[in-house]
Amino acid sequence: MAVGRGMREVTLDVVPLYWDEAQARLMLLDQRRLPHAEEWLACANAAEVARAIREMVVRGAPAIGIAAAYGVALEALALQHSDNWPAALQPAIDQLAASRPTAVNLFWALKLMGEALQRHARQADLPQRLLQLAEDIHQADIEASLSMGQLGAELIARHDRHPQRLMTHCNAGALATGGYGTALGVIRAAHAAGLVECVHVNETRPWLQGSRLTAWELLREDIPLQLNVDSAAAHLLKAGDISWVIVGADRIAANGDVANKIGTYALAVQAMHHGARFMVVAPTSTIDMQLDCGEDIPIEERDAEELLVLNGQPLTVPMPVCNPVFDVTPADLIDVLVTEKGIVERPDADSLAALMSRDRLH
Ligand SMILES: CSC[C@H]1O[C@H](OP(=O)(O)O)[C@H](O)[C@@H]1O
Repeated sequence: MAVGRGMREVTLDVVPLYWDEAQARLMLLDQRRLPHAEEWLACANAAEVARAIREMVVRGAPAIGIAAAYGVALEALALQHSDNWPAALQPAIDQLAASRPTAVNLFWALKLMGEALQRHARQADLPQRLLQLAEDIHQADIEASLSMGQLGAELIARHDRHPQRLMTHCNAGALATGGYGTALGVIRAAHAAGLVECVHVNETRPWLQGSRLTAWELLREDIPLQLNVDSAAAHLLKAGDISWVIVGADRIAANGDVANKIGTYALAVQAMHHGARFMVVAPTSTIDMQLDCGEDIPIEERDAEELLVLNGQPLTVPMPVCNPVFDVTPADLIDVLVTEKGIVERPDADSLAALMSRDRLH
C-alpha cells in the first residue's frame, strides 16, 4: 500500500486494518496471533469492532480510534433502513466508547463521527459520508505518522549524525496506528537515514507488545534490534551508550503528562538518571486538552489472566493480581514531544496550547 498525498511515496509494509469494499467489512490483523500467524478478522458491525478493541485484536491508540470510526460506518450501513434512523446509531457509538478507557484517540474519533452524524443526519447518503470520514481519519493518521517520522529522525540527526543505539517500549509501530507508526515511524525514518546502530526492544510484559509486535515489525525490515526483558532496561541505560528512548502515547494531558504502556514512567526516570534523551511521538489526536494533568487520565486495569497464563498455559498458580496496563509519565521527564504539527521541547501547558493552535505542517 503506497501512500502520501503530496508527500514522498512510502510503501507501507504493515497495515493493521483496512476497509474491504467488496464485502463491506472492516478487516483487522489479529495482533493476538502475531508473530506466529497472520490471521485477519472480518468485522460486520460496531459490536464486533468493540469486542475486537476490548480483546486487543486491534490495539494502539491511533489504531483503536480508526477502528472505532469504521465501526460507526459499519453500523450506519447496517441500520440505515431501520425505523428510528439515525438515532439508532447512538447505542453503537456508546458500545465503542466503552471498549477501552485510556486511549483518547478512541473518543476523539467517535466525537468526529458523532459530529458528522449530526451534520448530515438528513442526508440519504449518510452511511457513505460516515465511511468516507473513517477513511479520511485513517489516511490522515498515516500521513501524520510519516510527518512525525521525518521530524523525529531529523531531530536525532541534529544531535548526532552517527548510527546510534535507541530503546523503545511496547509497540508504537504500524500495528498501533493506521500504518508506519509513531515511535517506530521515527525509528524507521532514522534507520533509512543511517542513524540506527541497534534498537533495544523491551519485551513489555504482560502482553509482550515488544517481543511479539515491535520485534516482528523490525525483523521484517531488517532494522537491527536486540530484545531485552523490561527489568534489563536500567542496566542497559547505565552503560551510557543509548542516546534516545522513543515511545508512543495513549493520552497526553494539557500540561504534557503522558499516559503510555505500563513501564514507561520507570523508563523515563531511568533515562533521565542515565542521560538518555526521552522522546514521545504522538499525533495531536492523542492530546486531551480537557484534562489538566496526567493524574486525571483513566488507567485501564486488565484481567489477571494476562499475568497468570501465556498461550493458554498456566505460568503459575492462581493468586491476587494487580494489572494496570498504563502509567503516567510527568511532563518534566520528557525531553521532546514529536507531533504532526511540530516538535515541542520540554512540553508544558503553555507549549501544548501553542502547539494545538498551529495548523498541520503539511
Ligand atoms: C501509537 S500508540 C501505541 C500505544 O498503545 C499501546 O497500548 P496497547 O497495546 O495496550 O493498546 C502502548 O501504550 C503504546 O505505546
